[in-house]
Amino acid sequence: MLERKVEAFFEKRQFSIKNQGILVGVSGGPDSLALLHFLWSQKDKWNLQIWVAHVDHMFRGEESEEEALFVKRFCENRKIPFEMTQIDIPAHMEKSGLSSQVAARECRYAFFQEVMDKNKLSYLALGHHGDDQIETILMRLTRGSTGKARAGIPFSRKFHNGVLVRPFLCLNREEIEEYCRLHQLEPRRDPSNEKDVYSRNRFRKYMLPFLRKENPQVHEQFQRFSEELERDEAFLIQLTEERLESVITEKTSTRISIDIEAFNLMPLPLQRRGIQLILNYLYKVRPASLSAIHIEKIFFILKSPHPSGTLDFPSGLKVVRSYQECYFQFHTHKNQTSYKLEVNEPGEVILPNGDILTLEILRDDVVKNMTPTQHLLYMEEDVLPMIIRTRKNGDRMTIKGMNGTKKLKNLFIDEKVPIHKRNGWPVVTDRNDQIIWVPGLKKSNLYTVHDCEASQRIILLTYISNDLLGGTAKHEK
Ligand SMILES: Nc1ncnc2c1ncn2[C@@H]1O[C@H](COP(=O)(O)OP(=O)(O)OP(=O)(O)O)[C@@H](O)[C@H]1O
Repeated sequence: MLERKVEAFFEKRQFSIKNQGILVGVSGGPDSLALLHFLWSQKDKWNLQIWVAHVDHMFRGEESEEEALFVKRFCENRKIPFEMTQIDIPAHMEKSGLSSQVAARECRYAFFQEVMDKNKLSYLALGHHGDDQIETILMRLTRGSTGKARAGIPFSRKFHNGVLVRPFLCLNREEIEEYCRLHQLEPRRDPSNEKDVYSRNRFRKYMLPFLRKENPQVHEQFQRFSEELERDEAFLIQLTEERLESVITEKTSTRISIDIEAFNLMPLPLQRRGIQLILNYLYKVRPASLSAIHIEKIFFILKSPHPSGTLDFPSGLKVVRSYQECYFQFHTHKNQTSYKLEVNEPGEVILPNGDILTLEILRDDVVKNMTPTQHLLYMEEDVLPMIIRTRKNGDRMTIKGMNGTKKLKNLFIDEKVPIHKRNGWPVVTDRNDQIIWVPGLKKSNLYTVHDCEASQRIILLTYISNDLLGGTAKHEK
């Protein structure tokens, strides 16, 4: 029985929402609708005051409105107070440069806070479940996340002036669907949940069936892993903070210096977390293009016999080693230096401005929707090694869908690229210095994939930047 499972899940964590006012975020999908129904059916037993918030993200026009009406009616029929808002996420994306998922989440959470404040509620319940947990952890491991992020979705955490809780993390998708059938709930289905273009959907479709076959209760193992890792991480971070105090020799909001000898004496797990803490402190918001290879490079200069070394990080952060001191500092003249780098093989290349170009070799059926920061190319003889460089006098390129060639200078003008950004703007060429791509702006005709057979090898280039291209988010849902 689902009720007993959830109750046991709460008890084991000595967590209770009894006698509380709770806001439930309801999209109208199976997970949050089942959660609302479940909490509502427990409301007398647990003495709960329930509120519902729904956000219409305006992604799907009339269908979105219909979803909102559905949730509203569901609440009215049960006399549950309901609040909703319509937020133009596509407009917010355009303004903020955020991906659709991140922009939607940001707006949703802001609305939840507003409703909680207005009604003096201290709990927020969301419908994430055990299969979401598995997908999240596997996606993050695959992507190379570090630290606490690998623990996936927390069961509870501080949220605004209250607590966010996810009562359904102890259940899998099937159990929730079964609950919906049993109580004749008729949730709305979001068709984008089926699309292979989202990496979460691919994990759901291809990984989960296999794992469930190996162990039908696999979500419980992932949940245990998540909670253990979260606790281990919190402990290690605390140790790291304590040790870092004796390693840091200077600290302002834009600069941190460390003593290398003292740093190298810390145990390795604390060294790794120490670097993360320093970067988190300086960046405030972690840039999307900061990756594991940046961190590896820091270790390289800290352990190197050479007494000096400099690294360029996203958003103009410089990491400089000078004898026994290493400092991390922001500098103002970023993105201006010219450079030329060769890209020979699959992997990531860090550019002098801290941005990253990744090259992957795939088959055509994997990636369908290209963003302006991604490019798909035929894997032909002349293409590798590619060059990524800054502009040169006289640069010209063909443009996908146009005849003739165009001066790069005119492209910058037409695309309204500010003058101060032009000298540092990336240009990708083939081995013969023919321009293939100007990330974020235009793709050329050269090597561009139009249609290709399923087994053909192709190259996927992804340009990951924080400021040059107005903040590109690497990962979708
Ligand atoms: N538009 C929305 N309005 C209110 N709450 C939402 C909305 N979208 C998501 N949520 C809340 O966040 C949780 C996680 O959202 P996510 O998008 O990951 O899942 P989902 O596929 O929308 O889940 P569901 O099956 O409930 O629709 C949902 O279960 C729900 O509690």
